[in-house]
Amino acid sequence: MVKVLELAGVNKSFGKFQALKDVTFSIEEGEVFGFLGPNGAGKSTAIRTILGLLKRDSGKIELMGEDATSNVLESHKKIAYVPGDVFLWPNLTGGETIDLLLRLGGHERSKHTDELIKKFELDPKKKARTYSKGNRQKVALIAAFSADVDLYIFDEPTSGLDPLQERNFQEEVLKLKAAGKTVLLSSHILSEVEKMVDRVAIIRTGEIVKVGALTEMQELSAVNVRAVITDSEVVTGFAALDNFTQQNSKISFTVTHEQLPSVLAELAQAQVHDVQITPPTLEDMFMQFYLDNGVTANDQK
Ligand SMILES: Nc1ncnc2c1ncn2[C@@H]1O[C@H](COP(=O)(O)OP(=O)(O)OP(=O)(O)O)[C@@H](O)[C@H]1O
Repeated sequence: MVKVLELAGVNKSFGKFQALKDVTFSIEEGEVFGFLGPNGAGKSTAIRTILGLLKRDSGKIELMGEDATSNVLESHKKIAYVPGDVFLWPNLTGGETIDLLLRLGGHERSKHTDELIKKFELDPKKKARTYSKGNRQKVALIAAFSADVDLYIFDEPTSGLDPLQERNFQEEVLKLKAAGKTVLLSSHILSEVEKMVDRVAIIRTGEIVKVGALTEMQELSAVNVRAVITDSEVVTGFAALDNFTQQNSKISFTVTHEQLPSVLAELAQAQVHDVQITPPTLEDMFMQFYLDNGVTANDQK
């Protein structure tokens, strides 16, 4: 397997504040890799360090087996990058900007570019200064999806997009995945990326707390169960479960994947009207990792 990107022991400080602490992970060819963490965790700093826009203090960053930052111009030809906040040249139109972004990376406008402009419903004739945040984001996304590169990096890519465009974005990422391309997707919202990613790294306060397959991580964490029952006497059987709450006939609690079958059997006896089982959120997963490490959530705040 080809390692497209490898970070090992990367540190970065802003003055006395250490924003990245020994950050280590790698992404293999063909993977869609989620880079997850709450606001301020260090995702953008890590990405900007990978791109050589910020200088790391120490550690290794390799792109396709070579130092990613010794020749930034060459590296940038291998990467398509969409930042969270896209700034464009105000006097160029969207169409001109897409052409320029493509040429800067050594790429050409193609039929696919025009298809993407249609798909994302961008008016390419308008000047960039008139675009909303979402439209500026679309311009950068269209240029990125038009480019044929080794690594696509999207930093909080859907923060300015409406649900329809968010779905278009997901479709295009899944197309890249089907074509064997490699993608790094950062987000602070697990549900935004979970349909696309294979593996994830979770970062908090500049430290990678976990790297692994998303499905494995979700299996380690508790699932949330909400149910509406008729036989409230049976409730006593559930009251001992974690995070149990009750409001009249509505109960909710969390259980592990192993507990789930027996709990569902008990719920069936309590004549369930409605049951909702939701997979763990990013925050649930954080909590689990901290509890596993004997640290309380409050210690982390
Ligand atoms: N140029 C800078 N100078 C000083 N501190 C910075 C600088 N850039 C980032 N930071 C700090 O580094 C930490 C990580 O910020 P970063 O933007 O990487 O987080 P993030 O995970 O991308 O979060 P968000 O989703 O909010 O963008 C934050 O505490 C931020 O205030």
